[in-house]
Amino acid sequence: MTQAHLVQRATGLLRTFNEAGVLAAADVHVALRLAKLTGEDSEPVLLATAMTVRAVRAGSVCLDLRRLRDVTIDEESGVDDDQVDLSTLPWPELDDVIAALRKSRLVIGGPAGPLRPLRLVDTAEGELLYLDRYFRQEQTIRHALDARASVQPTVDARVVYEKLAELFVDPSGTQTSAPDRQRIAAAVAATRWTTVIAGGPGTGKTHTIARILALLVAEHGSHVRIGLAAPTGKAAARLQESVSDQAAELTLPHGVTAMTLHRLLGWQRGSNSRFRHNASNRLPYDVIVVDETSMVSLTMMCRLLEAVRPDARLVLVGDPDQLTSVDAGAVLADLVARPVAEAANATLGALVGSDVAALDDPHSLTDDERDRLRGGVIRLTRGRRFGGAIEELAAAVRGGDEDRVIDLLRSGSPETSFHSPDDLTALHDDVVATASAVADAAAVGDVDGALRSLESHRLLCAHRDGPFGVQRWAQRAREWVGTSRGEWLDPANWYPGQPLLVTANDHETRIYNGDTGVIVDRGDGTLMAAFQRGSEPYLLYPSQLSAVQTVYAMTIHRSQGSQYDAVSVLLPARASSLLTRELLYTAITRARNHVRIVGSEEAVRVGVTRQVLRASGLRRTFL
Ligand SMILES: Nc1ncnc2c1ncn2[C@@H]1O[C@H](COP(=O)(O)OP(=O)(O)OP(=O)(O)O)[C@@H](O)[C@H]1O
Repeated sequence: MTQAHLVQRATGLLRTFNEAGVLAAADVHVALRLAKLTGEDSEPVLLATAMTVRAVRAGSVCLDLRRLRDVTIDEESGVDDDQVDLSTLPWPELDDVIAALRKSRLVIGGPAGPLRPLRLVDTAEGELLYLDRYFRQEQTIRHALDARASVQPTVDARVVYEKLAELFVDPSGTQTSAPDRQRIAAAVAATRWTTVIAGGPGTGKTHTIARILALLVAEHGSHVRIGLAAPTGKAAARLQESVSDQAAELTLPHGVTAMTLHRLLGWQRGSNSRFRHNASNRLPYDVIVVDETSMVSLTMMCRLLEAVRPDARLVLVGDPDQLTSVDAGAVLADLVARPVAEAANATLGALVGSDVAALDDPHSLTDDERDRLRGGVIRLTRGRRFGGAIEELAAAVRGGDEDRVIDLLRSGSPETSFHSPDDLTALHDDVVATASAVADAAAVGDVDGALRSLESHRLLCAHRDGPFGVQRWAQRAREWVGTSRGEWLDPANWYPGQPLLVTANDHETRIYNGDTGVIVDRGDGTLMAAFQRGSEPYLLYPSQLSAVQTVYAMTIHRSQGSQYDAVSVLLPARASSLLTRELLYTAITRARNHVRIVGSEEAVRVGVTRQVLRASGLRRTFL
């Protein structure tokens, strides 16, 4: 533990857990401040308070008290996890913690005033402890969803039935055979105010979104007001492109634009949480579709649900198995797993009953999925992009089957490869070949060629810093490329073929955090930065770029929402707590044709086994 992470004022349990590297200084400070404000001095209560702050910092919405001891050393504490055995810490008994919380001023309020910063909630699976703010946000979401599920829109079943038959056809123009989960998704969106569409990459989520819009336009007319949004600018740009590509074929209204969720809600300068659209100034749309919902935090989902009119359709789309939002919450995964109280919808049965009931097909709904469908949740399962070994590998990772993952990696399939950490030849060759192809195209002004080659291979790292972090590996890859080309590639000066990563949104130049591009020579010595925008490249002068990095490697988090022909995933040697099933799944599903894992078998096994367990109450029934 370094001095910077120690809180000198802390005593008792707070001090012990701070010294052990379980609690960070910030966690202890909040607990001490609340103790001072309320006069609370129970050590178990203050420990639980600090652990709740820690849980939120790690992405949970609340602290699952039954899993109080299920913690690891805080990554930034500087404490070596080999040196501390957390089970030997003086953990208070769970019953004592709960009993102390039940009478704590922090939970029930005190004579000093209305301050009641913690909420203790009983659920069938045990007690949850919340910071009040997150409890209220979660309740807003719960109540809004319940209210929206308690009434159904009026449906013109004949129009919807006919339009479904027209929209869901195979290439020969005949209706697709049952079960067609995409058709079910569209029918759900027509018959409910809230629809959740889950699906892995390439399962046709955007394809389905475009058809849902066409269906609703056919039913309600072209004046239907449509709002398309995604949590990041890059994801919004991709959604926009994909819907625009299908607009003519499906006769969608002109000018449907996708934007970031912040923009949809009316982001206001100087306020991070107050939007122009809110409970007293609702969003003007009849249909709102949110893509990449796995990246939406609890707070943003709360703001969205406050602002959506009760009679507006909301379609939430995303991959619940991917990495979650940076801020607290895993709302999409929670919505997919929520208990369902609703009865079956007769109109839905009339529209797609044969799809729902179909048996003996790999894509038939399971009994559990039929239950979830009553709650408006449908998962798309048919991968249309890659198939084969990559899809099997992704499925094995998602299902936590570590033996199968190792077998698939060692199977010798041309789509997967597995290298020990010191076997870097293939990685080196791919990095150099990609960079050379990009540089050759960029040098002669072949913008399309440079952008296309940029997508042929990407090196992904789990960490930002450290020996397996992106900083070190991006530099190493740049040196490999420089050596092979006989040049010193100086990231401080623009050069043709330089791969770029945008690190902040810039609405004026229309480039967004996470966009990747490349420096090209326009043919006359003028250097331009090129980015892909739909089918057209988008060119800017490098001087217009405010926040970019040279990117020979990127973090898996950054790669979310992008795809490459081949992906190399560099895993940390030692099992780091960052290495999780969601991280591996996200990395693997970035690849179209080939996934290379560079790391030890132990690292892969640990990654497959460890899930990001973000505690929340949305999956539970409160008692
Ligand atoms: N029912 C279908 N019939 C024919 N082609 C389809 C169908 N559904 C999807 N596709 C095609 O499969 C590809 C992947 O679909 P789409 O882009 O909609 O998937 P996605 O789930 O949105 O993927 P991602 O989120 O990974 O971008 C696209 O080329 C799309 O046109």
